Amino acid sequence: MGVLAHDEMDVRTAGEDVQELLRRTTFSLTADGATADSLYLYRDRIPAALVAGLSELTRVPRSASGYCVLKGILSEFTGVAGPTPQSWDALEPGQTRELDIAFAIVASVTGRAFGWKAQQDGRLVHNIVPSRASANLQVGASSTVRLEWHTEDSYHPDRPELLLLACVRNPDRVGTDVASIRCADLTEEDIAVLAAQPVLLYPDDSYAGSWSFDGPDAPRMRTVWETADGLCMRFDPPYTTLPDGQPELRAAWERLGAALDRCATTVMADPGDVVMVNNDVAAHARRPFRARYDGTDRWMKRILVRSEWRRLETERDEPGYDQVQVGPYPSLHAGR
Ligand SMILES: O=C(O)CCC(=O)C(=O)O
Ligand SMILES: [Fe+2]
Repeated sequence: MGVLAHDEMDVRTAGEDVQELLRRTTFSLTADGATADSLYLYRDRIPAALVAGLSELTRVPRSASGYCVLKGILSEFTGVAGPTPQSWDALEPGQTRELDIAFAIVASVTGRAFGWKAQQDGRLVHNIVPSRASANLQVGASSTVRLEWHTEDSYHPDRPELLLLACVRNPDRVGTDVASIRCADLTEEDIAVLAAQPVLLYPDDSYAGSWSFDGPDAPRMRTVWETADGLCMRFDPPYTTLPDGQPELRAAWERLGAALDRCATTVMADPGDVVMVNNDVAAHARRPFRARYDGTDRWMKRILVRSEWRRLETERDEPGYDQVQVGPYPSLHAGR
């Protein structure tokens, strides 16, 4: 990995009024029986002033870096999260109910939040914690291996445009690496090859057992494409098959990985921070770390969000390995 310095850090802090409204709304929704997964049924109970305050704060990161940090936005809720579970589903009932609701409110202002039926039981809020069974895999629950560059759910045409990661605890200060296609130093020739010659992306190991190949005639996927506001990317090397007999594609695709290494930033999230990644612009990765499995491990929460479609029309024909979404739920923000 190359130099990690960056000059375009986009850190946003909510005003005390927004924090207080988020706190009050979350506790009142909890008292009325809401959960993150049923939040969409309670949308009338979310004050317009909270939506307005969060809307400004959560505008899509359009900077070349492709990410921003909402500093401490959930810190009221992370202090009481309890021990880190040893797998995504090993929480006590209601253990992080308030935190999940508050995070779902923030996410639902950015766009249409959703889950995948075949991933973490279709839940809206994912738990990203190290688990023994996944320690060596290329999934969020790994620890002993580097989690390689990927844009989230690259295999699917309806993948999230936004990825929100909330830090519950991070005692060993393990960052999330982020690298933008708009900062990558690729040649015009490499970009042209990656835009023209498609590859085959397939679902990652967190979808194990829920899919089979779409068939030999299924559409292949383009790695980069141009939009009105700049270049976009779809990239997941561990879950990609490159076509035979296209050495120039392989070379450009490998140079993309190296270019992302060179322009990477490590985003260090503290408890209560939310990292918002523009999933069409930036890939993310994570270095290996030591898991203890004793309730003190690093713990992130994750919500996937649909936003503005800025993708190739040809993507709409992809079958997406028959993966089914839960939601997307309506956005709390009328324009998103
Ligand atoms: O743990 C992290 O920082 C990121 C893991 C990841 O790739 C994800 O949750 O999508
Ligand atoms: Fe990821």
